[in-house]
Amino acid sequence: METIGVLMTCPMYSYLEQELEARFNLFKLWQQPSKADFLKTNQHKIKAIVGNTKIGADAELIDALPKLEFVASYSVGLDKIDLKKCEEKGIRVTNTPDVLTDDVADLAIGLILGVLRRICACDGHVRSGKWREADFKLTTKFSGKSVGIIGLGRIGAAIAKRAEAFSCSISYHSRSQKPYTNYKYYSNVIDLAKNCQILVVACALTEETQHIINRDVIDALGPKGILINIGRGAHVDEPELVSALLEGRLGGAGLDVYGNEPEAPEQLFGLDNVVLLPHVGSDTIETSNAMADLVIANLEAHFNSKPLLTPVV
Ligand SMILES: O=CC(=O)O
Repeated sequence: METIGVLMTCPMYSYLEQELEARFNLFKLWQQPSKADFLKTNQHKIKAIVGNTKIGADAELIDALPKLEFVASYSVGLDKIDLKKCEEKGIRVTNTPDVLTDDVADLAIGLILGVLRRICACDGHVRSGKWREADFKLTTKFSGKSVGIIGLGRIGAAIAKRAEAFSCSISYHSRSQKPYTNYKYYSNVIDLAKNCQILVVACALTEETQHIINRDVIDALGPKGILINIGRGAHVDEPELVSALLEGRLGGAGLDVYGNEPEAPEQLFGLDNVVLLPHVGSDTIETSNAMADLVIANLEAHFNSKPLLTPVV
């Protein structure tokens, strides 16, 4: 395996980097002074790409590597990989589902509690000494609220299960109704938003789900409604979200993802009904180790002609 060229697109987790380095001929794209020169010189050596949510494998990179057989994403989301091109060229693709479901679902609940109970603002109240002057204002209860989930896949279902433990009623929107659940189904996102108090985006980013949260959905959720996004920034029309929050047309938001990461809208920094996280849904030591192990296991399976563990293409 040491002779097989594997290209990492950007810095990821040091353990993954070490494990790849120990097994393969690892190239680090971000360390190359000229990406174009590097690709020209090494195009015939690279058989696999390891990408993530920042840099995956777009058409340009895939086309630059004539010997490419395999793309392993250190992420569950596949929106940074040109899947169609991979399919056309017979390039296999894997991601890291399941192992990160609990962490992302846990964090979605954390965001809901963070927004409703103003946990970050409460923390600031103690640290700034303001508690000595006054008690913190009253906040909003989570238990028993109605939760709408967009995307009832692995992560959406895990969020629903957790919210049920908070005695919440659950409804959802997805491409089609799921036969295995009694949660109320809405074929239309606006109807879902009208009928829930907390709306959680948990679907994959595709052409159809881009800006699935637009002005109409935000208005349907309303001034007491809360939006939680643990999907992708592009699920939300961000300028619309920002103006709705600034104008008080939306009750609050908990965001782990943004349209232009690592930037987040500065206009929101002063709002205590907004909790902003730096895209850390799956970023625990336990889950990162499991994701890295899965990337390695898929690469080894591919190059040993064994069945892939988590194939996408
Ligand atoms: O955003 C995280 C992932 O797709 O794994």
